[in-house]
This record gives sequence, structure tokens and C-alpha cells, in this order.
Amino acid sequence: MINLVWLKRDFRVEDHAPLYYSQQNERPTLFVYVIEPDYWQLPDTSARQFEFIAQSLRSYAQALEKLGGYLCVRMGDVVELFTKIHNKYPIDTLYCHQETGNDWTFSRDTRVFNWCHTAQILVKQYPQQAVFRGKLNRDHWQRKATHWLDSPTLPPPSKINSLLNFHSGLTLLDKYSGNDSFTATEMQSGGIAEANKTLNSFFNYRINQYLFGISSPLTSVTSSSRLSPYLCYGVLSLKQVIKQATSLRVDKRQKAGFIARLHWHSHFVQKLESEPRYAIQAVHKSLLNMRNDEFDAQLFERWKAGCTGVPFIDACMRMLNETGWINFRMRAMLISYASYHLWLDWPQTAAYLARTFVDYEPGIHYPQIQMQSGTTGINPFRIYNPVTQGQKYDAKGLFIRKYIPELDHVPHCYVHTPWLYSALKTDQYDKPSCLPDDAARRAKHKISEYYQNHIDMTETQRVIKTHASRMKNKRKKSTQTTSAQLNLL
Ligand SMILES: Cc1cc2nc3c(=O)[nH]c(=O)nc-3n(C[C@H](O)[C@H](O)[C@H](O)COP(=O)(O)OP(=O)(O)OC[C@H]3O[C@@H](n4cnc5c(N)ncnc54)[C@H](O)[C@@H]3O)c2cc1C
Repeated sequence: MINLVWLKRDFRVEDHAPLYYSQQNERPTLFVYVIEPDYWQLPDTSARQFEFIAQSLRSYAQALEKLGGYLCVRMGDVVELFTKIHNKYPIDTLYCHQETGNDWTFSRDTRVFNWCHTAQILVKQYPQQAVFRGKLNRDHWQRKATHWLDSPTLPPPSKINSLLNFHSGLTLLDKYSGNDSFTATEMQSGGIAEANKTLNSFFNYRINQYLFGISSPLTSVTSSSRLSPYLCYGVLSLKQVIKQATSLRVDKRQKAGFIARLHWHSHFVQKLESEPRYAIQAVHKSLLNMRNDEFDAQLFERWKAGCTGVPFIDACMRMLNETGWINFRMRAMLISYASYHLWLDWPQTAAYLARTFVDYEPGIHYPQIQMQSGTTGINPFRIYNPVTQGQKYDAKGLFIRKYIPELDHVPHCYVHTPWLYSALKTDQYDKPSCLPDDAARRAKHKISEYYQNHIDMTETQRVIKTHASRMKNKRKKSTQTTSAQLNLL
């Protein structure tokens, strides 16, 4: 009999519960990662995410080998592959981390665990965030989360009892099985060494600029921690990063701002875990049909390509397309612009953004998308003015000029509003379909009319009870001295 460690989004050897606990018995262990072609066909997945995973898995294989373990990579359906393995090497226990993914991964997990049950294989699943399965009362979440985050982290095992004595199938990582070629030319690299390098540079130097720099797309590239892809694919342990951050001797406000966001990670993922509908439908049931009667495909294409005619929006989208990352405020502005100014329903825009993000984490992504699109029914409308945002966070227009060379010749006073510059030819850079102020006015009118006529307050109470943070009042007090970004939540 063997142990099977099933890797999903957890490519590290430190604080890795499945790896650690699988070595507490005498059985040899097989470490498996399965490339699932059906997953990589989904509209919210992309080649850039696969590339990051492939890099991280290669580095994981090296780390495992140092402990005496070897990695097996296969491509196909997980249940079919596990059945084959089980026929050859009977599996006693399947060890894995709990995953809060999209609808597809949830049904895949259900199939795998049902199969284990039928084949009488024991399943040991461990959380890697402060996220809890099953019906959860939000009043108790904070206490449970604190308890879990305070519990000790696990060391890597000193030695691995491996079934294999060689890595198998690593070359499959060179063969992406998805349906797009959406790679990012300048994306962050995956792997344990890269993760540690990023973490160390942030903790040793960059954290001092954290709250000053995170709002602008220019400065956030270095001021923000840039840990998101390492956290979402489990190259770093969230718990370990929180513990390390807590013991840092740096400016208290910078440290508190960073740690607060690490806690938000689990707070948001818990929303999707508690209500998986978040990924497919408006969470407030009265708002299910708010935007579904009109979807302008042409506007959608212009938004995706960074060609809406509004320079700050377009520069942000082009940066995202090229690098696979942009800061929080600009993500919020991009989706808000699509949902309000362009009145595009969020499921398609959310899938596109997910595909652009190397750090796509469904549990953060969908709740954020719905908050910024006004479909939770409990968050205030966030209709950003892209011109004033641009003037505030890119006062000199450097960011715009970096990503929109068509505007090189436009005088500085028009760089945020080129539609006012009469010498601009439309074959160089399009005019917006509707001026931002007019589009915002129209959206406010539509949304308040819809809310007035359709909102069911019982449903609003249900959403508050299930999902709202119980930290609200405390947080409001503390934000007065920290960052304006906190107010967005
Ligand atoms: C529409 C929208 C979609 C988003 N989708 C994702 C996503 O798919 N994956 C993702 O990791 N983040 C997502 N975010 C949250 C946030 O933008 C990113 O976590 C952040 O920009 C990543 O950069 P960083 O690691 O340098 O962040 P830092 O500011 O350095 O934060 C450190 C970590 O805290 C967590 N964090 C930060 N902000 C938030 C937040 N608002 N909510 C929850 N956790 C947070 C992340 O794990 C992040 O890596 C989204 C935000 C919006 C508005």
C-alpha cells in the first residue's frame, strides 16, 4: 500500500501538511501533479497561469529531490489516472490541500473524493488558508481564523520515503493543453527561489514604501509586495508569511497595512467557499438580471484590447495584458469601468480579467468583481472617474505614455483627455464611445432605478449575515491613519 500526495496549488516543501503527514507512517509515497486539459479549456484559465505553474513545479521537483522525494507529472482526467495508479500500487491514503477554486475544480474534487470513498481510500485534506468547509456562521469565522493562523507551521520532513527514485513526466510541463496562447511577455517568474527572493526584497527594503506606493500603477510595481502569485499557487505558505511579517521590525503602519491584506486573502476566499454561486451569478438574488439585457460585444473587445479611448483605462489594460499583474486600485477601476461606464455584465469581463491575471485566485477574484460591479447589494457603488484617477496617480502622464505610444505627440495638458485635442487623428487613437462623465451619469441612473424597483431587503439581510465582515467598525477606525485603499472595502 502507498500514500498518494496530490498536488494542486501548493508547490512548496515548507509548511506543507500533505507532505509532512504522509511521512508520519512507513508507507512509500507517490507525489503527483495532474495537468487537466479540460480545466485549461475554461474561459478563466490561460497559458500564462500554466507557465507560472510549470516553472513552480520544476522548482518544487528540485526541492523534493533534496529530501529524497520525486515528482510524477501526468496529463488527463484525475479519476482515470488515480484508478490506474491504484490498480498498480494500491493507495491507502490520499493526502491533499483543500482547494477553493471555480465550479469546475469543485466538481472535480467531488468526483475524486467519491471515487476514493468507493475504492476505500482514506482522504486527508488540510486547509492552507483560514478557510473552512461547510456551513459557516460568519460570527465565528474570525475566532476560527485566528486560531488556525496562530497554530504552528510545519517543517519539511527530514527525509522522504519515496515510491519513485526518479522524476517522471516533467517534460509534459512543456506541453500546454489549453485553448489559448495568452502568455505575458513580462510576467513574474514562478518557483521557490523566486518567491523567496521577492519576499526577502519586500521585507528587507520595499515594505518601507508599501502604503505610499500601492495605489499608483507606476510605483506599486515595486512598493507592493508582489507576493500574490506565490501565495495563490502555494509556493509560499500564507500562514508562514503572516508569521514572518508579524515579527518584522519595520514601521508599524506599513506592517499593519500589509498584514491586514494578508488576512483579507482568507476573508475573501471564505466568501466563495461559503457560496460558490459567487463565481457564476450575482450574489444578491434581486440583482441577477440587472445587466443581462444588453451586452455590447464591440465595447467588450475594445476594453480587452486597451482601446476604449480613455487613456488611463487603456494603459492599465495594456499593462495587465503584457505583465499579468496590476495593483488593486487599478483592478477595481478596470472592472468598475466595464460594469458601469460600458454597462457590460460581469461574468464575461470577470473571465477575461481572470485570464490576464497570473495570480488568479477565484476566491478573491469573484467576490471583488461583484463588490466593484454593484451586484452584492451590500457594498456602495464604486464608480471611478478614470480621468481624475489618472491625474492623481499618473500626474505627469508617464504611465500613459509608456503603454500608449499613439499618444506620444499629444501635449501634456491633453494626455488624460485626448478627445479634447483637436489635432488627434482618430486613426491614431479612438475616441471613447461615450465620454466618461456622461457614461457614469447614465450608469448611476440605471443602477439606482434598478435597485429601487427590484431590491428585496430580506435577501440583503441574508447576504450581510452570510458574507459581511464583522470587523467593519474596528477597521474604519484604524483606516483613518493608514491608507485610503482600505476604504475600498
Ligand atoms: C477585481 C479584482 C480582482 C482581483 N483578483 C485577484 C486575484 O485573482 N488574485 C489575487 O491574489 N488578488 C486579487 N485581487 C486583490 C489584489 O488586487 C491583489 O491581491 C494584489 O493586487 C496583489 O498584489 P500584491 O501581492 O503585491 O499585493 P499586496 O498589497 O502586497 O498584498 C499582499 C497579499 O494580500 C492579499 N490581498 C491584497 N489585497 C487583497 C484584497 N483586496 N483582497 C484579498 N486579498 C488581498 C493577496 O494575497 C496579496 O498577495 C483582486 C482585486 C480586484 C479589485
